[in-house]
Amino acid sequence: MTRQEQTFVMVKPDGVSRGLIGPIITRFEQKGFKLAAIELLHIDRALAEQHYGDLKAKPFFGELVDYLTSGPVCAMIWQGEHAVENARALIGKTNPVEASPGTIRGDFAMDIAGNIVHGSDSPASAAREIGLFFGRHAAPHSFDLLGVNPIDHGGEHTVH
Ligand SMILES: Nc1nc(N)c2ncn([C@H]3C[C@H](O)[C@@H](COP(=O)(O)OP(=O)(O)OP(=O)(O)O)O3)c2n1
Ligand SMILES: Nc1ncnc2c1ncn2[C@@H]1O[C@H](COP(=O)(O)OP(=O)(O)O)[C@@H](O)[C@H]1O
Ligand SMILES: [Mg+2]
Repeated sequence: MTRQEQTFVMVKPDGVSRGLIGPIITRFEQKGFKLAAIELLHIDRALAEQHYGDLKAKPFFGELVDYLTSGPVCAMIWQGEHAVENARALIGKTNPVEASPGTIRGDFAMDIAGNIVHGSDSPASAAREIGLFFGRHAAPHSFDLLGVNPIDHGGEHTVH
C-alpha cells in the first residue's frame, strides 16, 4: 500500500528560456515521481495574481507577477509518495542563496527574483493550483500521460 499524493510544479519563465525544463523533469523522474500532466503556456496577469494571491500584500508582488508573465511557463502535475514535501525538498529554499547545492534552486539559480521553479507548499495549495492551471476552463489542452492512474485532487489517495 502506497500513500500517493499529487503536487503542482511550474518551471518559471527564466527556467524555460534557459532550457531547464529537461534537467528539472529529469530530477523529478530520478527521484521517483511520475508525471501526471504537463503543459507549456503563457499565463496572463489574472492567473499569476490568483496563483500568488497569498503574497498580494508583499512589496515585490508586482515584480513577481511581471516575472511570471514574462514568457511561457511549464506547468506540471507530479505524483508520488508525500509528493508535496518531496518536491519542496528537491526544489530547495525559496532564496537560491540559501538553497543547498544538490537542490534545483541551489544548482541552477542565483537570485530570489529568478528562482526558476515553483512547487506547492501544502496538499491544499496543490489542489488549488492544480485546479487553477489544469481545471477545465484554465487549461483546456492539458493532458494526462498514459500509465498514470487518475487521482483525486483532494489530498491523499491510496493505491494497492
Ligand atoms: N522579486 C522578488 N522580490 C522578493 N523580495 C521576493 N521574495 C520572494 N519572491 C518570489 C520568489 C518566490 O519564489 C515567490 C514566492 O515566494 P514564496 O514565499 O511562495 O516562496 P516559494 O519558495 O514557495 O516559491 P514558489 O511559491 O514555489 O514560487 O516570490 C520575491 N520576488
Ligand atoms: N523576498 C523575495 N524577493 C523576491 N521574490 C520573492 C521573495 N519571496 C518570494 N518571492 C517570489 O515569490 C515566489 C513565491 O514565494 P513563496 O511561495 O513564499 O516561496 P516558494 O516559491 O518557495 O514557495 C517565490 O518563488 C519567488 O519567486
Ligand atoms: Mg510558494
